[in-house]
Amino acid sequence: MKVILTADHAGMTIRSEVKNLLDEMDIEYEDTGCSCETSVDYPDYSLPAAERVASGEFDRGIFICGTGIGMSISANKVKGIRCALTHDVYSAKLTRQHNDSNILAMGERVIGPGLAREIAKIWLETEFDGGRHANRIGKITSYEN
Ligand SMILES: O=C(CO)[C@H](O)[C@H](O)[C@H](O)COP(=O)(O)O
Repeated sequence: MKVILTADHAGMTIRSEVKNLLDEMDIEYEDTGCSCETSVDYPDYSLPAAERVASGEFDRGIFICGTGIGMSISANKVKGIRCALTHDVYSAKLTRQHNDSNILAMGERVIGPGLAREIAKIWLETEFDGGRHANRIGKITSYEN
């Protein structure tokens, strides 16, 4: 699995926690987050990274900002992206099983790095269930097209 990780200036702590996790899980990743010496605009990070997931260059993305909302709203504008803003472990599991989410967004002004790590871990480990859920995703894809 190849993962693209990105963050704005408000996502530095969770970003580094997720990097540690990806290293421990031996998952290949690229970090395109900001250098964050100044305040930046999240779409400048989310949109190019989401396009690289949609193109197939990366299998999954993990995007961090203050609330996760800006990252998720913008990522979901890219065709083929199913970005799940997730702040609990149950939803992280279900959004893989039911929604086949290809980007996880989290906000570090909302949750701490320990919970973010658990969310990212289960999200990375959980497979899509397919079946009835594939039909539902097909309806989203048809609408997009
Ligand atoms: O888009 C967001 C809110 O929905 C993100 O949390 C941003 O990180 C946040 O807006 C940045 O806020 P700041 O006041 O410019 O640091």
